[in-house]
Amino acid sequence: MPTQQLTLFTDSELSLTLGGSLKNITVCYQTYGKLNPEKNNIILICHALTGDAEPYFDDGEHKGWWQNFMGPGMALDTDKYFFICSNVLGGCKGTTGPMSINPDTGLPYGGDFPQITVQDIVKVQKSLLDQLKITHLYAVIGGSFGGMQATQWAISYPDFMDYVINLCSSLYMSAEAIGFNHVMRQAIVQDPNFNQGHYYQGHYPEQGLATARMLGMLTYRTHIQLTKAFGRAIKQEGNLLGDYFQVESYLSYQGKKFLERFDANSYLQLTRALDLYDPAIGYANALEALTRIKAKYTLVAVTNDQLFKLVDLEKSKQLLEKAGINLQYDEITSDFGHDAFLVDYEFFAPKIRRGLGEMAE
Ligand SMILES: CC(=O)SCCNC(=O)CCNC(=O)[C@H](O)C(C)(C)COP(=O)(O)OP(=O)(O)OC[C@H]1O[C@@H](n2cnc3c(N)ncnc32)[C@H](O)[C@@H]1OP(=O)(O)O
Ligand SMILES: N[C@@H](CCO)C(=O)O
Repeated sequence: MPTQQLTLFTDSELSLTLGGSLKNITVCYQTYGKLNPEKNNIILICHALTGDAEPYFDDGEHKGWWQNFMGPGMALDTDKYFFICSNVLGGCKGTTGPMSINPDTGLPYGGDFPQITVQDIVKVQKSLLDQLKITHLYAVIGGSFGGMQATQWAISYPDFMDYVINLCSSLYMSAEAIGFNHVMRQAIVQDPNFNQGHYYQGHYPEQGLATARMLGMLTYRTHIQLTKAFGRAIKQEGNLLGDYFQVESYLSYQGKKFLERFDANSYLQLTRALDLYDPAIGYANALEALTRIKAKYTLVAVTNDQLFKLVDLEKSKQLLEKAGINLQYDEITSDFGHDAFLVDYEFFAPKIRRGLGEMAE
């Protein structure tokens, strides 16, 4: 089924956390499953950095990014729940972002798109649900960047949901993770085609974006998974200045493939929104913000996550405990590291089921 679109903030403007505003915001979304007569089976899915509004589809060529986790009888059970997922503000998969036309100029925003935050993304999601007359959610679930959105939902609208599930995401990006994002952003902004983000009429900063994705991939996986997949195997007709080892060939392939589905300006926007995420924004401190949470909150850490490190998840756990919220904290170990929330269904399924108030493991 094709995705759906709604234009929001037509009569008013969305005031952004960091200043500035946006109007006529188009949101791309998709729904799955059936709404029950009581309208109490709705789950909002918040996607990660490069995700989109379609976690669940299979057209024979492409699959949704949570295809392994959703479906009849799966942990995200389409026979039981009604799911809604939208592309984030600032993205490039149908929702307003830097590629969109600025109504004031008639040209793409490009580098003029105002910096958005997780708080702004969540406000747009809430506006979408208001427009769809959804007044309560059974749950909000997300991994990585999506986990930050799920957390912010619980803070901003504490009476709006019963359960929140945050997979592989801490309450703050670490200095190291911000450092990775910085190097990735620098690869893009230093690309000779970047042109301060106004490249849509010319050549795209492809090399910069591909390089960013390559580095990103290394943080999403683990030493063990890369060793098992590639070890030190050499590519046939390898090039010492380029792809010599298979792992290099894999990364180059992933970088190039990424160009088909992502925009460099959105990458800059969304990685910065990750760095900037702070649950304390709008409150006296993080504790005051977290104390607002009423939903049962599940946090799942991957012990060998290279991006959201265990030590940071543990710090988040402590802060959530201090706030006195109803918390379920779990750890799993997966060769896939950070990307485990996209791949390792068998590890995550029981945690998700329990996080949704279903039977214990
Ligand atoms: C929640 C979110 O929003 S996530 C955002 C959504 N994004 C995505 O779904 C894209 C991100 N995808 C991913 O991160 C991964 O695809 C995962 C984690 C979902 C699955 O990972 P894996 O099953 O290990 O496959 P991965 O995508 O890493 O690699 C396979 C590809 O690499 C290629 N490849 C493997 N080895 C090599 C090599 N040595 N040289 C070149 N290419 C190689 C394969 O041919 C395959 O190509 P294809 O994608 O065209 O079929
Ligand atoms: N593979 C994920 C990692 C970030 O969570 C993505 O591309 O969005």
